[in-house]
Amino acid sequence: MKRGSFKGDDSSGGRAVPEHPAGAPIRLAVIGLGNIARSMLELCAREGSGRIELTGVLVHPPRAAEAETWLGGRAPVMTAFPELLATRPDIVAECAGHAAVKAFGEPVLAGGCDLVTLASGAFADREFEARMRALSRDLRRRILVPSGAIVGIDGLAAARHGGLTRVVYSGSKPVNAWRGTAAEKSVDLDKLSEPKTFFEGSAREAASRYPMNANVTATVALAGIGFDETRVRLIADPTARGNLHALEYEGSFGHARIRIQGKPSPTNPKTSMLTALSLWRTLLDETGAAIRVG
Ligand SMILES: NC(=O)C1=CN([C@@H]2O[C@H](COP(=O)(O)OP(=O)(O)OC[C@H]3O[C@@H](n4cnc5c(N)ncnc54)[C@H](O)[C@@H]3O)[C@@H](O)[C@H]2O)C=CC1
Ligand SMILES: O=C([O-])CC(=O)C(=O)O
Repeated sequence: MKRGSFKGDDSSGGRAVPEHPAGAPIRLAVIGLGNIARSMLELCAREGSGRIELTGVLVHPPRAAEAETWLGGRAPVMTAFPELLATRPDIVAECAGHAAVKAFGEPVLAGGCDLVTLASGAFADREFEARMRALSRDLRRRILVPSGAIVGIDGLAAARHGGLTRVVYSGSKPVNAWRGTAAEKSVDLDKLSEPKTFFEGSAREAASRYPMNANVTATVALAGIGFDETRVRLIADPTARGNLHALEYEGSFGHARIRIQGKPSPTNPKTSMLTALSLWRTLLDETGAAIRVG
């Protein structure tokens, strides 16, 4: 297993890194126990037997008792990050958002673990991205970003190698998904009677301003032509029934136009259901269960 890169980068420095023993379960630690983590852990309980060994789950101290009840003994609950690292996971799944990846991303890599994160928008911060890339390269620990709520990332990442000329993303969500976000400064959500574009700009601005709703723009940027070249539109739609992600990209390969109508998660209207499924798929791939024939 090659280590030390954002998924897709080639930065193996040639140093020896202990390999994960073939066939041994992956030791997984989780940060946060909200909507994504719980959905992923439910899948893990159904499909992860013999493949994934849960070493611990980090929660805020006031949530520890409820977390223990929910987990029912499947994994120890921790309230301090060093305790989580002490369980010696191979990989840490960050499921808690931008502040958590910024607080724990570097210590995770420094602690000898790979990191998988859906809070990809945190990398819109240039200095943080540079530090994480350098650490990943130097320590040969990987930072994996699942495709999350969007589809078409595989094609975009492939098309990049032939040269991309244009990447445009448009994200439309029901009004409820934008409550408690910076969108409320641009639009009166309660008075909307038709779809309203309240943001147009770069993926860098979108991912920074909307940390709970626009990580997909960062994932698109990382896979494609970067944070500043990726164009973004964000829309609040009072008539929408789900989260519509539209992605268009053009390059030497041709032209792709992709749309996904995602259902919001039952416990968090900001987050599409596909997000946790894609995290689980990424973790399964780590166990060697990639989609393959033979
Ligand atoms: N890449 C993508 O396609 C997507 C990415 N996301 C990202 O995933 C994040 C999580 O989404 P959900 O699970 O739906 O949110 P959520 O709000 O349901 O769960 C987050 C949980 O993390 C916990 N948490 C936060 N900081 C923590 C810390 N320092 N230590 C321990 N626990 C902590 C919170 O208490 C909460 O329970 C979002 O904030 C967003 O950044 C969300 C949707 C799509
Ligand atoms: O789940 C979604 O639809 C997208 C999302 O919240 C994000 O990109 O942060």
